[in-house]
Amino acid sequence: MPTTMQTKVAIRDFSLWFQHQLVLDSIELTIPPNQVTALIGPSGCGKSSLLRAMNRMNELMIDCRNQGQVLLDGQNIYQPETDVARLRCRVGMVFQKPNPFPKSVYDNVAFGLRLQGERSRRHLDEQVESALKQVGLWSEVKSRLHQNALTLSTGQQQRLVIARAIALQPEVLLLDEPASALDPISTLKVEELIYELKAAYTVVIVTHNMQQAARVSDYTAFLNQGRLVEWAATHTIFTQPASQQTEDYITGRFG
Ligand SMILES: Nc1ncnc2c1ncn2[C@@H]1O[C@H](COP(=O)(O)OP(=O)(O)OP(=O)(O)O)[C@@H](O)[C@H]1O
Repeated sequence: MPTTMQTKVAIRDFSLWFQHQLVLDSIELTIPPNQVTALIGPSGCGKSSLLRAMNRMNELMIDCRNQGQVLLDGQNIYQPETDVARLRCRVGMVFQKPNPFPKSVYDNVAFGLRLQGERSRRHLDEQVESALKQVGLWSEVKSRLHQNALTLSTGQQQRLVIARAIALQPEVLLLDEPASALDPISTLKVEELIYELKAAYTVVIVTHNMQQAARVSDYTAFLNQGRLVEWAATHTIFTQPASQQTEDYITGRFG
């Protein structure tokens, strides 16, 4: 990696345990700003745990302990004075299965803004429209903003929850297998969206799909059994991996 590389999130000697199980082992990873970084590796290798380490979501699980640092713009998010609610606004997250609230399309996108105290209807309208436009959903839903979000298709629901996350203007967007529950057309739309989002956000995506990692990401990190085996520009990982383990994984020999 170039030593001059810019850093949005720096993971430094970070380890994580669930009960007595070491799930992440001394991870060192740099996430550059306004790029898409993909986390790949076999099931159970720790991808989601590493993603959740970036906005302290693991600590919602019982009996979880960590060591080391995750620096966001140089500040360790694990220091005791961190405002965790504010951190999770700065570092938003979207999960595998679309999880809109059983509220209207509009209220889903406005939800976090209202929680933050936004009361002006005009501002809310502008921000809801802007977030829905950014995810390419505005033309599809503008006439049904007050319908229940659960009436949207699964693909539309996933773009809606991405809109809900970006309405809060996060700096980093964590996507945990965001397209795995979607049909091929919706997957393509979400992939195109991810590619566009990096202009405004730093994106980290967990995916099982090698083609997807190759299509959407600029950098790829390969994990195996809680260790970071290697990370590099996506093109390098897929054409000249440094490690035999990476090569075996991306060519389908295991995982
Ligand atoms: N809440 C939890 N409590 C206890 N162990 C957990 C918890 N969540 C994950 N683990 C364990 O941590 C390890 C890493 O899990 P993680 O979900 O991060 O892997 P992953 O690479 O994302 O897997 P997958 O690709 O199957 O989603 C696994 O052994 C898993 O069983």
